[in-house]
Amino acid sequence: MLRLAYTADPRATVTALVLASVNAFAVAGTGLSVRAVANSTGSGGLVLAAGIGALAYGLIAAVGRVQHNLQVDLKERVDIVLSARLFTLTSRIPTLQHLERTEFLDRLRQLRTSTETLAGACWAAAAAVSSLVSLGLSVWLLASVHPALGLLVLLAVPPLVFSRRATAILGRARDATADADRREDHLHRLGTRAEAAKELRISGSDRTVDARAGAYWDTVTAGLVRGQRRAALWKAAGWACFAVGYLAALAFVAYLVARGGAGAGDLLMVASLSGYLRAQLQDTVSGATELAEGRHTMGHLRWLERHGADARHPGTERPPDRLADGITVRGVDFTYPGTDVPVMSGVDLHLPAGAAVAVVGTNGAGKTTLVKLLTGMYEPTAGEILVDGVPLRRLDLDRWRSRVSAAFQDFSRFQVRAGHAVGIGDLPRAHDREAVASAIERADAGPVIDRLPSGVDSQLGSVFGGAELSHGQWQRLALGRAVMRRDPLLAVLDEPTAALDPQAEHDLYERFVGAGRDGRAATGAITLLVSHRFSTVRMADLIVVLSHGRVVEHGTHAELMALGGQYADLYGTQSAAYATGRDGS
Ligand SMILES: Nc1ncnc2c1ncn2[C@@H]1O[C@H](COP(=O)(O)OP(=O)(O)OP(=O)(O)O)[C@@H](O)[C@H]1O
Repeated sequence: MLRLAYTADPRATVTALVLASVNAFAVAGTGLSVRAVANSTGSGGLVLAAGIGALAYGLIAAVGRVQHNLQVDLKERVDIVLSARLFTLTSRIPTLQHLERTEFLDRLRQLRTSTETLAGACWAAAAAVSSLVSLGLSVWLLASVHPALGLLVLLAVPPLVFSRRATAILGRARDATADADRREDHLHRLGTRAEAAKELRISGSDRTVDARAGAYWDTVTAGLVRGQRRAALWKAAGWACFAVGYLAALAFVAYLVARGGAGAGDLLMVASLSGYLRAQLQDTVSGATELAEGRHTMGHLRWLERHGADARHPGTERPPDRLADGITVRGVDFTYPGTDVPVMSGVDLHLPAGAAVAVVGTNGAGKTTLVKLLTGMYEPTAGEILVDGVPLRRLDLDRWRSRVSAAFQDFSRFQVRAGHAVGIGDLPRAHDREAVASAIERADAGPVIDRLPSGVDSQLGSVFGGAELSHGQWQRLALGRAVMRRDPLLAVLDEPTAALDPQAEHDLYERFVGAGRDGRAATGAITLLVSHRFSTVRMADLIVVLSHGRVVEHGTHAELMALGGQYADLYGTQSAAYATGRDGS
């Protein structure tokens, strides 16, 4: 943590540490000066003692202020460094587990909300070390009055031990309420987002959502308050031990003074050190507490680092420049991590180089999961995926992904300038206006751009005061993004046209599948379509029918129709419905 602070601002870190040491010695100076003033016999000694005292008090006041301001500033900087690190760590993990699994999400949320604690922990630790040094000096002075007073240091034990216990209780309370906290946050966002608000209003469920969010909030606060109460009791017990012990020590010194075993200066020094001793102990204890909280959060950060390292893709090989054979899915089983229901079982599939392959199947059949496996978002539980005979595991995943383009049904709405919203589909060429214009044309997104006030330079999205688009218009831009890459080996279209009208979808696929044929023949690229519209699907070279995570049929449209199986049934039902709709009968 200190290293983080040093990275954020080396000069301020060193200064803060030096000031913390100065502070430690100044406190001992005050105690010494009080005793020297009380015991001094000559005016020279008195002036010197008073001078040392004034200097020590002045240092404590001034250094404390500067130290505090420096630490607040450093805390903010470290907070920023930590947030950036968190973002980097999260985004570098090649798989999606940490963004889709509940227990991972809980940890990530805790981390995101606790970076400030972590940033503060290192200063709390520095303050604790400085207080410990100061405490040591104070105890040494006390022991000089009577050796038994040295035992006062033991008074630090109950507050320290009990406050550790209190921190553990609070940590457990936070972990136990993390799930409810995330749910509350989710419901709260639902209620405040325009997309969800429409459905909530119509269904009249907004009040229910609000009530549920409230109930989760109550659960979270009740859990935390319970934890805080118990923690406060432990802390109070620790300080009560300290107070009793210190009063006993003062009484003991008063007894020594009465018996002539100590001077009045000693009593004054013990009394004057008592305030500091309490403050030093408090700093040590709260430093230790913050450090313990920091450790708890650090545990989550370490977990994220470990998870990132474990999830690191081992492959280093370059993907081929062009596909000669294609992609083979061999005996693939897949179960989402953290679940026990297999989503893919024994899938064997060959996607020939240069082919347009359509994947169909009912909802939940495993189509998107197949896409996730092919794009390396997850690794198969068993079996392997081969790219021209080389296992995907052996390929450098970043390089493989740079040869993949994809448009998904749950596309993102990037609230940036329109040209960038398309350009980031191929980051190195994001500012290449010609490339962006060509992608816009290929995705047939020209009409969307034409309606914007400044064309490709228009800001999108209401968050930044830009133009708001319809769902279908956002989808057009997402498609534009997906066609930015010049030479993908795998181009995935996972139902990216659900918001387009059937004719528009048909034209678009025609362009990708039909017109893309020559390009595919040259590079061996595979176009993978996922669609529920069979009129679109039939133009593919190969159609794969998935059902409950298994390939149940595959072949061309003609072959599958001749087979008279699931595909023929579904195709028949859809064509009949379409014909009925057109006839109006
Ligand atoms: N992140 C996830 N964690 C656990 N299970 C998941 C996850 N994503 C999908 N599933 C499960 O995997 C199965 C296949 O889902 P998938 O999204 O691949 O289906 P699909 O064929 O694409 O469906 P649709 O046509 O509705 O898009 C479903 O039963 C789903 O519940």
